[in-house]
Amino acid sequence: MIQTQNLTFKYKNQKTAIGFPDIHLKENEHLLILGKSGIGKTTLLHLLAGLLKPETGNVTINNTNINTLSSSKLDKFRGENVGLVFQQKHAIQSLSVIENLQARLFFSNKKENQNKLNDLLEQLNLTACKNNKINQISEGQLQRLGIALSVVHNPQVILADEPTSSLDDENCEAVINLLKQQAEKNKAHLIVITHDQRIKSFFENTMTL
Ligand SMILES: Nc1ncnc2c1ncn2[C@@H]1O[C@H](COP(=O)(O)OP(=O)(O)OP(=O)(O)O)[C@@H](O)[C@H]1O
Repeated sequence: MIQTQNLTFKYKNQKTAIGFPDIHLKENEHLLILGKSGIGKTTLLHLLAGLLKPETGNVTINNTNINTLSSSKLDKFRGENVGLVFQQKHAIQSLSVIENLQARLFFSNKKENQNKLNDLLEQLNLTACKNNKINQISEGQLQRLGIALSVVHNPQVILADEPTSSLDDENCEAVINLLKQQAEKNKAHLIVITHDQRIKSFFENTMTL
């Protein structure tokens, strides 16, 4: 379950706070958040991940009000329960594909299971390049690694920031299907923010900011 109440946020140089509609997702529900540039989509995603602290309101993930946690407990909670797919790809260049996934598990305090790792690599079509360093993989492989990194630790919530904005129609559909498949496999909520209208039809729940 993920729920927000009366969320607002104000950057230091802003006069008025940005307000956000309440979110209430029950088990196995996903959400697409749409909105024009500058409206506050990334800000909302960062509030949901606990990367920003709201001016008012709170975010509850599976009965934990994340805004009551100390910063070290919040870091731990995020590491264990949240998977983030960023626009910029965040992989450690000096490590191989598989080593990046192993490092993600290590930092999430989750045990490594070789069979599960191999399954994930297989599902995301990364087996052939699993021992390649990051500068030896293609853009598409790097994007799929971004998805693998966001789900390898079985998070309860997967948050994706504009995962399809630079993709053609075919890859756009493939990426959304991969995210949904991974969310369903992990029984996780998937929340995608975007201004890409093409992905509207893939979601039952949509919210426009
Ligand atoms: N670090 C910051 N400091 C001050 N203002 C910011 C900061 N980040 C964003 N803003 C402002 O807050 C508002 C919301 O920004 P946000 O990045 O959440 O929008 P967005 O909907 O994700 O935009 P886009 O679709 O262009 O990425 C914008 O007016 C932006 O200029």
